[in-house]
Amino acid sequence: MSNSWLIVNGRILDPASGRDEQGDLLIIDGVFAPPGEAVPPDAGRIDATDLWVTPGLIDMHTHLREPGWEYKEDIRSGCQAAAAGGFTGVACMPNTRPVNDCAAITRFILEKARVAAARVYPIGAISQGSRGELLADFGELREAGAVAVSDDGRPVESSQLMRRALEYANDFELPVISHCEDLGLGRGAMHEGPHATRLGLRGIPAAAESVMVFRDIALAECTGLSVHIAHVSTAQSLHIIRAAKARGVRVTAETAPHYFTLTDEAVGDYDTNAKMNPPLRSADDREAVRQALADGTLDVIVTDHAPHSCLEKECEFEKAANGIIGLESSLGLSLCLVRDGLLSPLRLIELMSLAPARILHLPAGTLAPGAAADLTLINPDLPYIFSEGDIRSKSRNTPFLGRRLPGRAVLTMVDGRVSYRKNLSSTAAAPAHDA
Ligand SMILES: NC(=O)N[C@@H](CC(=O)O)C(=O)O
Repeated sequence: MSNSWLIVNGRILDPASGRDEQGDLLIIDGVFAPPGEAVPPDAGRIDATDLWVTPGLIDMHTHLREPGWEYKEDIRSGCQAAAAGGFTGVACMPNTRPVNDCAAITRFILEKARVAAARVYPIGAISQGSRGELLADFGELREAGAVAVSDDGRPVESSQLMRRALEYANDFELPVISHCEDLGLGRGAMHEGPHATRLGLRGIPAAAESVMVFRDIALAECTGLSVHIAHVSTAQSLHIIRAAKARGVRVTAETAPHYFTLTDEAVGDYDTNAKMNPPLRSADDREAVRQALADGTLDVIVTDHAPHSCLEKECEFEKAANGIIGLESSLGLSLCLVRDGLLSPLRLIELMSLAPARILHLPAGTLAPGAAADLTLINPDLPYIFSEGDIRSKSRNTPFLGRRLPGRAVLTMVDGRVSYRKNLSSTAAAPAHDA
């Protein structure tokens, strides 16, 4: 099949060049063509009237679960979920079984991903087995194709080990992604506050996150090196990050749609689909996350796609696994921020494509001539009810089923090959509660 395309009459959004204009985009042999290039006779034609034409979305925080937890997700199903959500690339966290702390596992993931519907960028572990004792071999991980290191799912408790990780990773130009959690303070099931009290659940204070955010920023500052803070959920963390950025510390940070959409109230009557780590926070925290996306304190929207089977979720709240799926709902929930006037379309695409590509040093996130044609066509105004039929993941653990979302990806392309196309006749358009 040809992988040359002429996409006509779309709203072209390319944050790398600041371009936001109506126009056409030509792809020749899987690569974006320069302006004025002749259209090849075998090029397919796509009418993008009323659609956004954007660089392919990139999720820098996905759990693909393979190797080891294939009953929750595998590389194939996770990448299908990614394509359906408009993502052309996903960076997968190393908390698999075994942990991705060596070249063999990184290579295994990349080998499996060769036939998947999205590009896969493996993230290696900071410490061997993510046990927080000895550093993993970053040189070997980098050589095998890892794009960053993280012990996500667990904090690096030792400040000394974290300092060494920043220094060692810098030698290999590997970004360090930090899961910020003080385990002593973090022994609870949900956010500490009135809702936890009402439910009789032990709470996790906002400080469980922010004290470690402060530590990692202090380490970045004392070494002059960079650190990326994963899944930020609290106003206090954002104050710390904002102040650090203002004095020139090399810190970047991400959040996920559940933190700007929901609060701890969503736990309701012990709903385990509202249980994740970090937990859903207060209304003030949610507002702070929204403002931080608008003012640049937060750099990236990630999904933190964390699939779990019903076995791990249909149990007592305290015993239930942390995490929710997110690849298929992330764009729709993020489009709410544009609908609400908080973000421009260009800023949204920066948060979901260009910024993660830059932080991970990926040759992606742009529509520039010569770049591989990874692209997403988005209908920002196609309200629908998020339902099971929209899910490609093996798991169903999401609190967003039944929610009305304002728009979605209608076509995803990797290297000029269509990885997902929405059959619009099956789109449910029904009233329900707004996101
Ligand atoms: N984010 C989550 O709630 N869960 C993550 C791990 C983690 O970061 O705790 C998972 O892998 O399930």
